[in-house]
Amino acid sequence: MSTPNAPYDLVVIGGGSGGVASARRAASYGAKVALIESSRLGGTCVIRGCVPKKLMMYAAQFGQTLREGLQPGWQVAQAEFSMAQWQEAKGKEIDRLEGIYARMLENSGVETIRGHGVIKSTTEVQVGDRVLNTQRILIASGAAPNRSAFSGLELAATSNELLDLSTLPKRVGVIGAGYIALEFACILRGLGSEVSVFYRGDLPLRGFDESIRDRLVTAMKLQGIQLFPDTDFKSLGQQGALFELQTAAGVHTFDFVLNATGRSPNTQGLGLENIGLRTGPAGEIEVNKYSHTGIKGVYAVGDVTNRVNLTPVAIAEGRALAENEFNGKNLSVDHSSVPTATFTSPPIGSVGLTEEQAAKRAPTRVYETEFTPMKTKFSGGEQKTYMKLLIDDATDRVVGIHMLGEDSPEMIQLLGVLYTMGATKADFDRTIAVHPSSAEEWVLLRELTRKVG
Ligand SMILES: Cc1cc2nc3c(=O)[nH]c(=O)nc-3n(C[C@H](O)[C@H](O)[C@H](O)COP(=O)(O)OP(=O)(O)OC[C@H]3O[C@@H](n4cnc5c(N)ncnc54)[C@H](O)[C@@H]3O)c2cc1C
Ligand SMILES: NC(=O)c1ccc[n+]([C@@H]2O[C@H](COP(=O)([O-])OP(=O)(O)OC[C@H]3O[C@@H](n4cnc5c(N)ncnc54)[C@H](O)[C@@H]3O)[C@@H](O)[C@H]2O)c1
Repeated sequence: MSTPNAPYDLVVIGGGSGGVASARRAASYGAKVALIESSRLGGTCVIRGCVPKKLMMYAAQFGQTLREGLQPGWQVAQAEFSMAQWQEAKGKEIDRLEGIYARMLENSGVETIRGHGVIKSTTEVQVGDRVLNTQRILIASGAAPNRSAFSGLELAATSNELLDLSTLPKRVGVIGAGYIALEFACILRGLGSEVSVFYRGDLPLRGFDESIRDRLVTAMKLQGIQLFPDTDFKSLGQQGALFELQTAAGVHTFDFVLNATGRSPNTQGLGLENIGLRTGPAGEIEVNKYSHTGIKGVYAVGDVTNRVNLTPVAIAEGRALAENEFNGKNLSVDHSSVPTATFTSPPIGSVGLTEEQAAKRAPTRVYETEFTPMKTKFSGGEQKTYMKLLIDDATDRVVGIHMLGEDSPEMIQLLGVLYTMGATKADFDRTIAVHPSSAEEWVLLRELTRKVG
């Protein structure tokens, strides 16, 4: 067990997903651990990311079902959404979760210190007027929204402020077409706002499978979201309460503008210069597969390393580091087999290669299906579900799975297990269907759609 006056075995800077996971795992092996957090425990995911976003998504889905998805027989006289009431409930839930984080750290024996951590040397971290001596430093300081992609963009709200709104804006302009832009565009539309999305490329969600990107465009238009691809941004201005977005094509006026042009690693004011640690091209802390920075005893995990910026990845990186340092393991995280979900409407689930990547790699069989789910059809809806399975022709192994449709985040978690295990198309084919379900389509994909590569 640790002794009170000895140096720390590990000082963690940042109490978000990666930092908390690493600190707790290290302490479980008897390490003396301190965790420094300058804001709220839980970090981006719990306080201003995944969790409040998903709570807002539930509210939006409910609104959408009331408007468009009522099952035959139901009559709903009057339904109203109060953003203020939602905000109050959300605030309580986040407070509750933060409390759980604080207790979990305490119960694990991690010392939590409130304040801004500054690295003074490879063995010293300052917080307030305390200097902590330590054998190892873990930087898990996360990332923050970019604010200056073009002139005036700093006037716009980011996801941080959007999640704290107490009134629903009527006309919303969204800038960007990544995860955050598209999730919030669908959420705000679901709640009842008029939403316009502006982006530079021809399709949203760069990096995703093209069949999904195409169909997401159709789905968003079906909900009444206006899309402005190939936008040449000029500036954002403000006239009283209204925002004016100037693009090469003209001026658009909104009550609220969401800047979703990406996030950058939090490295300012960390004292990296004190240990000669330079950042990479995107401002990230560069690390090897074991999250080592190259400076002895200094490590980094999560968004600050800008590898795959997702909560479960930050957690896995943080835990692997603790296992290696305090439990004699030699673990690293495989960033190529991370399943991911985008909580748009409908949501997306993906794991493995896109069709474009698979075609470049080797001959690939493509199996697709597209259908209107029973529930949607019966309620008079039009939204289709789309599924794609990519199979390496030589080995029969599944190399990519992509879905746009209800429940895809839930399905992709389990499909991710199959992908990680190295399942083959024959494994899918010999699995009996669950009927009636949408998921059964995964094991009923008999006909080859095309061959690529
Ligand atoms: C709107 C939004 C929605 C998201 N939705 C999802 C999702 O659905 N699924 C998913 O997997 N991921 C999602 N993400 C991404 C996910 O939140 C991040 O990948 C994850 O939180 C990264 O964890 P982290 O530990 O690296 O950093 P963070 O969780 O950001 O934690 C870093 C912590 O360090 C603290 N800190 C920074 N500098 C210092 C310092 N010098 N001293 C002390 N403390 C410091 C910060 O206050 C912060 O609490 C979302 C992100 C956003 C913004
Ligand atoms: N469901 C999830 O898992 C989830 C949800 C939200 C966020 N996240 C994580 O958070 C990360 C950050 O999300 P994000 O949406 O902020 O970033 P992103 O990188 O996914 O998207 C940024 C968008 O901004 C655009 N952009 C960048 N620079 C621009 C400029 N100068 N002018 C105009 N447009 C510009 C890009 O083209 C892109 O469309 C994601 O990569 C993801 O890892 C995950």
